[in-house]
Amino acid sequence: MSQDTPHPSARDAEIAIEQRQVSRVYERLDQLRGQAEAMRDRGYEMGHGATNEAVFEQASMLFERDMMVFHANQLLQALDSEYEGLVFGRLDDIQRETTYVGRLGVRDAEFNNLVTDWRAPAAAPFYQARPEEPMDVVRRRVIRCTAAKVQDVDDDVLIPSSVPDDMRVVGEGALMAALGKARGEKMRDIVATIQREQDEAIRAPWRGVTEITGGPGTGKTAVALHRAAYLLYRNRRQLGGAGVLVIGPSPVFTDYISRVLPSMGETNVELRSLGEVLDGSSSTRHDPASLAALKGSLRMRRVLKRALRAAPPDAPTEMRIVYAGEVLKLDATELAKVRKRIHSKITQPNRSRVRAAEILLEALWDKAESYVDDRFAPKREQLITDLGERIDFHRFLVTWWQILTPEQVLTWLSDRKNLASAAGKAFTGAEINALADSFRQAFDEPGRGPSVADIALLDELRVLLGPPPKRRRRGQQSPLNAPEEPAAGGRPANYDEYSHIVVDEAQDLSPMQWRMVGRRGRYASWTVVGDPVQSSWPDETEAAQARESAFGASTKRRRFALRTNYRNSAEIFAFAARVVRDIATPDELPNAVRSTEVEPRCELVRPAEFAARTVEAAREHLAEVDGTVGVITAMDRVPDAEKWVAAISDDRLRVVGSLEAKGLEYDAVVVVEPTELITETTTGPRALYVALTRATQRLTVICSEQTWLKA
Ligand SMILES: Nc1ncnc2c1ncn2[C@@H]1O[C@H](COP(=O)(O)OP(=O)(O)OP(=O)(O)O)[C@@H](O)[C@H]1O
Repeated sequence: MSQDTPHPSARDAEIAIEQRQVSRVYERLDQLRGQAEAMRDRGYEMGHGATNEAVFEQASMLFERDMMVFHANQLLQALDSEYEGLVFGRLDDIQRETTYVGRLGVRDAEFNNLVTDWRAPAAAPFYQARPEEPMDVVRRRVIRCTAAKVQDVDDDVLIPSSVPDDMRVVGEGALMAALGKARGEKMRDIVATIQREQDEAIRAPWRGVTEITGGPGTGKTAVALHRAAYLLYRNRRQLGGAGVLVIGPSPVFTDYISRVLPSMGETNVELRSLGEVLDGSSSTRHDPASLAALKGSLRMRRVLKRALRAAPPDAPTEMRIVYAGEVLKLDATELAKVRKRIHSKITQPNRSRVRAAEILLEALWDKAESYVDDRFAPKREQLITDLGERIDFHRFLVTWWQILTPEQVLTWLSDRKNLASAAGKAFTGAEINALADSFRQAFDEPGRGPSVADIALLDELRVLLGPPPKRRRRGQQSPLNAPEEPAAGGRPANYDEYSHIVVDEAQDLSPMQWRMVGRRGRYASWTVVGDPVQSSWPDETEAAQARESAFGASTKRRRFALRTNYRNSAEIFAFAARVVRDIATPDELPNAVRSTEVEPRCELVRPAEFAARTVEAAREHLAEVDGTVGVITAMDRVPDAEKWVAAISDDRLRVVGSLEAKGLEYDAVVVVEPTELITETTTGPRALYVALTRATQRLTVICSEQTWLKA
C-alpha cells in the first residue's frame, strides 16, 4: 500500500485504471443509444404502416419502447459535459468487491452493473460510510472527470487495517477541491461530494414535512434539489404524476439553480419564483419592506374579504323596473340589504350570480306585494318568472353583481375611501395611504404591474372570488356551476396541485405567501429549507402559524440541521457573523471549513467616491478570481451601480440588489454602503448578513461609516 502523497506515476496509474472503466461505460452508453435509436425508427415505420389490429398492437408495444427511447435521449442530453462526468465514485469493500457510483445506473450486455445510480440503496455507503461506521467500505474514491476523461482521483480510507498490499490510496480531499473551484453562471450539482449530514436529509422518507435548517452556505439549496431528484427516483409512482414544485425567492435564483436537476437526469420538476406562483401573473418588483410587511400580513385577508362584500364602486345604487304598469323601486339601502343576504351564504361571488338573481327577484316580489291594491294584484310565481326573463332585469344584474377579476378588486382598493371602508380598524390611516398608493401605481397606472407581494393577494382573491363563468355555447346548460375543463394531458386547466413541494428560503415567506403556496400542496409532502437568521419577515409568530396551516394534512415532521458552511472562506464568514452577533445564537452560526488566509477588505470612503471605488474593487476582483464577481447594493441603488460598472466588459460581473441576492453566490463580492442594506428592510442587519455571505473567496465592503460593524 502506498499512501498520502504517492509518486506521480502511482496517481497516473490509478487514473489510467479508472479511465478504462469510464471508457467502458461511455462505450456501453453509445451502444444503448444506437439500439434505442434503431428501435425508435422501427417503431415509426410500424406505426405508419399499421392497418390492422395485430399491427396496431405491435405499434403500441413500440410506443412503449419509444417512451423508453425518449427517456434515454433526455437523460443523455442532460449529461452535459460541463458537469463533472457520468461516473464519479468507486467503493472497494472488505470482500474486494468494487461498485462504481454515477449519475445514472448502466448495465453491460450481460446485465452486470457497470455503474450504480447515486440514488440507489447500493450507493448509500458512498455518502454514509465513515471511519467509526465504515459499512464494509475499505476505500472510497471520488473520480473527477471532464466529460469522458478522468482528470483525477481522490481517496478516503475507512478501514485502514483492511487495505490490501496492492491497493493504492491517493489524493488529499475531494471536498476541498470541489469547494475551491471557481463559481460559474449556474449552480453545480454536488453528487460526488455530498456529506453525511446532508445525505441524511436527502434520503429521508418522502411523506410529511422535512425541514432543513442551517446557516449560510451549508448546502440547504443543494440538499433540497438533490432530495427532489432522489425522491422522484425512489418514489416516481407516488410523486411523478402530480409533479414536484420547487419555489425559490426570485427568478434570478431559479435561473441560477436551473441546471442542477437536469444534470441529474431530472427534467420534470417545475421551478418557480414567489412572483411566478400564480399562473398568468408574474412579478420581480419588490415593495419597500414596510409595505411588503403590510401586504403579507393576515390582516390583508380580512380586508380583501370585506372588500368583496361591498358593492363595486361603479354598481348602480338604485333599481327601477316596471311591472304590470307599476314601478318597482329598490333604493340604495334596500339594495345593500339584498347584497348582504346574498353574501350570507358562503359562496364565491363569481359563482353566485344565479343566487343573486333569485334573491333580487324575491326583493322585487316583496316590494310588489307591498303595493297590492284593486288594480295591481300580481302573482308571486308569475312575477318572478316574468321579471327573471326580462332583458332590463339582466342588464341591471350584470352591472350590479359583476363578475370580477382579482386585479379589478385591487384597482378599487387603490381608492383610499374604498380601502378605508374595507380595512375598518385593521390598518392605520398612514398604512391605508401607503397601500392605496401602491395599488394605484400597480394597477391603475400603465407599465408597472403587481409587486411580488401583490401576487399572493391576487391569488387569495382568485380563490375568494371563484372562477368566472365560462361563456355558454348554444345548447349548453347554464355555465354558472360548470366544472372546469381538463387541459391537454389530463391535467385541469389551472393546474396547481403538486405531490411534493420544495420551499427554499422559507424564512422569508409572508403569511399571505404561505397561504398561496399551501394551496398548491393540499395533499403534498414538503421539503422546507431555511435559515431563521436570514429572515426578512417581521412577525415571526404569524408567519409560523400560516406555515403550519399551509402543510395541512401533512403532520409528520422531521428536522435536519446543517452545521458546516461550504461556501464562505473562514475569514469571510467570521467577518459576516459579526453583523448578526446580537441576534443569532452560536448554534445558528455554522462552521466555515475552508481558509484562504485572505481577510475581507473594508474601505471607509466618502459617498462621492463610491462609484470610482466600486469600479476599482470590481476590476481587482475580476483579476483575482476565475469565476463570478457580484456587486451588491441596496435595491434603490442598483440602477446607479449598473451605470458605474457599465464600462467593465466582463460577463463574469453582476450587479444585484440585496433582496435579489438571496440564495446566490459569487467568487468575489463588493458590498456598497451596508447601512443602506440594513435600513431598507424591517429586519435590519439580517439583509446585510445575507449579502456578505454570498462571497466564496474575496469580499470588499465600501462604506461611508462603520457603525454596522460590531467589534
Ligand atoms: N457537499 C458538498 N460538496 C461540494 N459543494 C458543496 C457541498 N455542499 C454545499 N456545497 C456548495 O456550497 C455552496 C453553498 O450551497 P447552497 O447554496 O446550497 O447553501 P445554502 O445553505 O442554500 O446557502 P444560503 O442559505 O446562504 O443561500 C454551493 O456552491 C454548493 O455547491
